[in-house]
Parts: sequence; C-alpha cells; structure tokens
Amino acid sequence: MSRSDHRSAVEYSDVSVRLGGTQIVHDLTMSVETGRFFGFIGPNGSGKSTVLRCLYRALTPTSGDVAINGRRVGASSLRENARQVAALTQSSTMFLDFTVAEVIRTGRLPHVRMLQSMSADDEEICARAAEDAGATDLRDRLFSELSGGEAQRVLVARAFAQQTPILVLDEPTNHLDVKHQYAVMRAARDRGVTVIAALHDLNVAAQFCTDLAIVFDGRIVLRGTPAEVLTVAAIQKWFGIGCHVVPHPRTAVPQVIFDEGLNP
Ligand SMILES: Nc1ncnc2c1ncn2[C@@H]1O[C@H](COP(=O)(O)OP(=O)(O)OP(=O)(O)O)[C@@H](O)[C@H]1O
Repeated sequence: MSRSDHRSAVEYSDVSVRLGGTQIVHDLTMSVETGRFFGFIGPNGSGKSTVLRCLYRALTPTSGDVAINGRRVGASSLRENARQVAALTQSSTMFLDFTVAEVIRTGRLPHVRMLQSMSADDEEICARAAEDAGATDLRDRLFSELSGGEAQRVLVARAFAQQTPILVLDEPTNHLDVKHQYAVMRAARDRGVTVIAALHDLNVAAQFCTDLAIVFDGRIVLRGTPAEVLTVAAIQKWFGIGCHVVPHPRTAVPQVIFDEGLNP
C-alpha cells in the first residue's frame, strides 16, 4: 500500500531494529487501516513491544521507516506525534509524585501550552476519560499509592484523555481483574479510533481485535482475522502449547481452551 493511501493509519516499511548487538525486528513491512483494532500476539520476547515502541517514538528503527497517516514519524515534531499517537506503555515510574487527576491531565499536554491553561473542555475530556477507564473514583488518590490494576486504569485514562486518532496499548489488560479487562478493551474499541495493541490473553484478543498478527522472533509469521489466526495448529506451532478452539457461544469468535495433554 502506498504512503499516500490514507486508509493506512500506520505503515511499517522494511523496519529493522538492533538492540545490544542483537537483531530484534527483521525487515517488518505491514500496515494497519484506519479504524481497525489491531492486536500483536506472540510469546515473551518475540518483539511486540519493540515494534510498538517504533510507533510512539520511544525507539528509532535501525533501518526502515514508520509512517502515521502517510507522514514519516521522524519528520514530525514530538508534539505533533503526541497529537497523533497516545501510548499506554509498560513503565510509568515518572508519575509517582502525582495525584491521579494530575496524571490524567498530562494526557492533555500535547493540546495545551501549559497545565495552568487547561480549559473547561480539557477538564471535561479528562473526566470523561477517567469515567471510560473506570478511574473516576481514584482521581484524588496519589498515583504512587495505587494497586497495579488501579494504576493501569489511570494510565489508560491518560491515554484516552490525549484524544489521538491512534491509540497504542502495550498489554492494556496487565494487572486488571476480568471485569476491568473487558471494560478497558470495550472502552478502547468504542472510541472509534485506530487501536494497535500487544496482548497476551488470546481470548480477550479474539473478542475485541479486528485483525491479529503473531510475532515470533521479530517477524510477523501469521496475520488475519481472529478466526484465521487463532487455529489449533498456529497456537501449537507458535506458542508451543496444545489447545482446543471453540466458538464463543454468543459472539462466535474463536475462544482458546488450553490443554497440556495436547502439547506438541
Ligand atoms: N534495550 C534492549 N537491549 C537489548 N535487548 C533488548 C532491549 N529491549 C528489548 N530487548 C530484547 O528484545 C527482545 C524483544 O523484546 P520485546 O519487549 O519487544 O518483546 P515482547 O514480545 O514485547 O515480550 P513480552 O511478551 O515479554 O512483553 C527480547 O529478547 C528483549 O530481551
């Protein structure tokens, strides 16, 4: 797909990443169409986070390009990028001294000049983001005193408050109880933006993603709809565990029942 094709919200072209002398991502070429909910799945250390980091500019590829809406990531200012892509990452220690409300407000920074100049609209956006992420009741707490799941909901709210056309979620359901896992995924989907996530729970991925890609050793080895990707053969081959795959009783999306008795 060409760069000028605006159906592509995100496009990786021949992206390779070397870290610490090791090649982590190998010549990745792929695109994600606007409005899709795209999930990277794959074993630990396969490169999912590294691929995402190139998108939210935490990492510059060793070679190749990443483009957002047809524009190369490195060609935009950091502020412009932050208006395009909000990222929920796996490290958040920089917020330890903040209250929850302050953490969520930092999501508005790409849109305002200084924290003091936040408008009533910005406050309303933060309140709605907190509501959508299930973090409203936490707003007066200190971020450093939250449980893992509570902190995760606040970081999701911060990403929502950024109101970007692309949302990058690196393991968004980390630390969350089952109810909040589904609530956060539903809230992300219902924003109607392009979502690109790294996920470990295959059943949650199947329920919410329109597209899945299995990453193995820094390469996409299989891509398609959840029904195309989550097959017994693929899960055995790439995750190394036996399983059954059955349709969800209501939605009919594939659901995986792991079975070590069927291990390859
Ligand atoms: N800064 C770094 N220096 C050297 N190696 C790194 C660095 N960051 C990541 N790696 C390595 O790159 C590989 C891919 O890591 P990455 O975090 O992208 O995997 P992942 O698929 O997201 O894993 P997980 O499912 O465990 O979160 C791993 O082997 C990791 O050890």
